[in-house]
Amino acid sequence: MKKYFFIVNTVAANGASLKVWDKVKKELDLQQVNYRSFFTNSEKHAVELGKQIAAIHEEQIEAIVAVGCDGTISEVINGVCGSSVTIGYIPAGSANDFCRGFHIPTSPKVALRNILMKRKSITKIDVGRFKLGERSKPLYFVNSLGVGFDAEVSKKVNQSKMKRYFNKLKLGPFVYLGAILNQLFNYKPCSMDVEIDGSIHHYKNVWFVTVSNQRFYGGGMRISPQASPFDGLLNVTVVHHFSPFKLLLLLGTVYMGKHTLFKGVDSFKGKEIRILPETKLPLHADGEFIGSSPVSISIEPKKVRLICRSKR
Ligand SMILES: Nc1ncnc2c1ncn2[C@@H]1O[C@H](COP(=O)(O)OP(=O)(O)OP(=O)(O)O)[C@@H](O)[C@H]1O
Repeated sequence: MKKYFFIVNTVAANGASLKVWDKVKKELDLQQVNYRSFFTNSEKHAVELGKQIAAIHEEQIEAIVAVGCDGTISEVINGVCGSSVTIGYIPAGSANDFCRGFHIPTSPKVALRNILMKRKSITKIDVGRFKLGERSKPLYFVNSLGVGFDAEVSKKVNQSKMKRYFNKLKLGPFVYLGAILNQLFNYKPCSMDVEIDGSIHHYKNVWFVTVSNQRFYGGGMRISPQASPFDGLLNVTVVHHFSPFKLLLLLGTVYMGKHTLFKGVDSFKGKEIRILPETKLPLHADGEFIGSSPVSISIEPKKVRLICRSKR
């Protein structure tokens, strides 16, 4: 008989994921669902757990379900990418860009119900694949990958001791705002080449480049309003030649997806992308700092089976 395998991040959203898990467990026991649970004990442990479960138990898997925030589902997908297992997600956090982009309910109870439903909707989703150097092994992102200012902001937020306290008070977005304001006046835009399907675009004064698999990032910002994780394409947004004050204005409009109307915001679609800045710049994948440029990115269409709705 097939089972659900739950991977629970023990520290996501300051441990709120464990409270979510308690409720999920009660419901699973009540409904006499056949399941096993696994708990993370370190960074990136969810990648290993996903990989091992998919390898050892592939025949018995109904679905592998990540319980945590965007970083947790991203790690589980990195672990199982390439296998044929079905993935589910129960959100425990505040940012919820994965839920927004993949039409997954933000309520853990409703998300669980959808996962357990007999006629659940399994959709094959695209994922982004990236390599930091010729010899490095490929990794994957589900939401977006960013180079420059936004990666520097992610790095600062993840290092910030304030994040934990603000998250407790459900004021997590203010930590982002603080880091953004700080970087606005400290970050130095630079020149870079952005290669999209063989065409090279030369830029000066670039603040950041974001490669999106779906529309949202940074806790609800519609950075790439046209992006879809079901179209076999990646969307590239280049923000260049802005003053810090104009960038602040842009941040006010990005929640509505209206920033693309500004001169200095260029949008492209493509399958193979290389980002080559003149100096080493920080990178984030799905909001987690992952290293430095240059980076090569490609789309892996319909790579992962996810319990979600492909349309609203
Ligand atoms: N036991 C653990 N100890 C330390 N880090 C862990 C552990 N388990 C998972 N992690 C790390 O936690 C991060 C998962 O972050 P995730 O986005 O799910 O939560 P979050 O950062 O608290 O969410 P948010 O801030 O969006 O609400 C990953 O970087 C992962 O490697």
